[in-house]
Amino acid sequence: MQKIKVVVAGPRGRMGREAVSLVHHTDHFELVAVIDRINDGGNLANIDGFAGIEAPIFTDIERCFQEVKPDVLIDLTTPEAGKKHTEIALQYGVRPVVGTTGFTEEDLERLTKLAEEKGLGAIIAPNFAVGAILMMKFAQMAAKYFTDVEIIELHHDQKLDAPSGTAVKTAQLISMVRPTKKQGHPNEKETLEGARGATYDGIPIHSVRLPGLIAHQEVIFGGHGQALTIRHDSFHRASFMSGVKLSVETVMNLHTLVYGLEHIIE
Ligand SMILES: NC(=O)c1ccc[n+]([C@@H]2O[C@H](COP(=O)([O-])OP(=O)(O)OC[C@H]3O[C@@H](n4cnc5c(N)ncnc54)[C@H](O)[C@@H]3O)[C@@H](O)[C@H]2O)c1
Ligand SMILES: O=C(O)C1=N[C@H](C(=O)O)CCC1
Repeated sequence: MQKIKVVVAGPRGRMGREAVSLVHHTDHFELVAVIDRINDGGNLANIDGFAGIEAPIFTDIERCFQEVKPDVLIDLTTPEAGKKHTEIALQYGVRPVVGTTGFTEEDLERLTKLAEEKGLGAIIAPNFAVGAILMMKFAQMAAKYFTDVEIIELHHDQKLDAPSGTAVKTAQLISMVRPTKKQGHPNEKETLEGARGATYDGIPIHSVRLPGLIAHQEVIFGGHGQALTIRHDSFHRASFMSGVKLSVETVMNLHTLVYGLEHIIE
């Protein structure tokens, strides 16, 4: 079987380190290069924590794609870099698998159009953890029966974007099955701005940022005399890696952009 040639962008980050290890330890994947902000021309094997993992380092993504011609880019960087990398990957015929969050609906529309023009697969997934995908699916099921819902997402305090991509995705899935409604008392007033959170299609989203956390979310539904809470916790970033592996394998056979792992996990 031919190996899938993979480039990882953001290899020294918390997620990037896990992804490099995943690619290195998967027989049918080959780590052909990494994109970093520093160490251009160096080799990953010489960086702390990567002993024995050989891969050239590029700071210029276009030069990387021209020289190593990878099949797939795994992007785990920042919202700004992730959007740029995804677009460049598609321009160069490289299939992006993007875990980076902070993409807007306009970004997704533009990138979907580009993927379709190029006839290339792309996967952008705000959460690669199978438990988080199930949480979102269960929340969508529950929303048919409970129309009042609030989302509390909790992440580590180094996270750049709020609300989390997962919270927005959850709200999108819920709003597909419930009519738009204004929740809470019609005359409610915030005496401290932001007390009721952000809203997506009338669904309040509350973002907690604390050291010690990784990635957690509660979707709370309220009904007459009852409440239903659906909660998922990622206690380690290894929780995301089976989803990354599945995405790299799947993106090779796609010809459009898929947003969310719920579309590829049966
Ligand atoms: N989809 C998921 O399941 C999932 C899970 C966890 C995190 N995330 C997302 O993944 C992203 C990374 O998270 P993290 O916790 O690893 O962050 P991090 O800050 O630990 O790592 C980001 C890395 O990207 C690098 N980087 C920034 N700009 C770059 C550029 N232009 N070129 C190359 N590298 C660049 C930084 O140097 C850093 O090493 C975030 O957007 C986060 O929200 C997604
Ligand atoms: O660590 C992060 O940052 C995470 N972000 C994702 C999001 O924004 O939904 C979820 C997983 C962890």
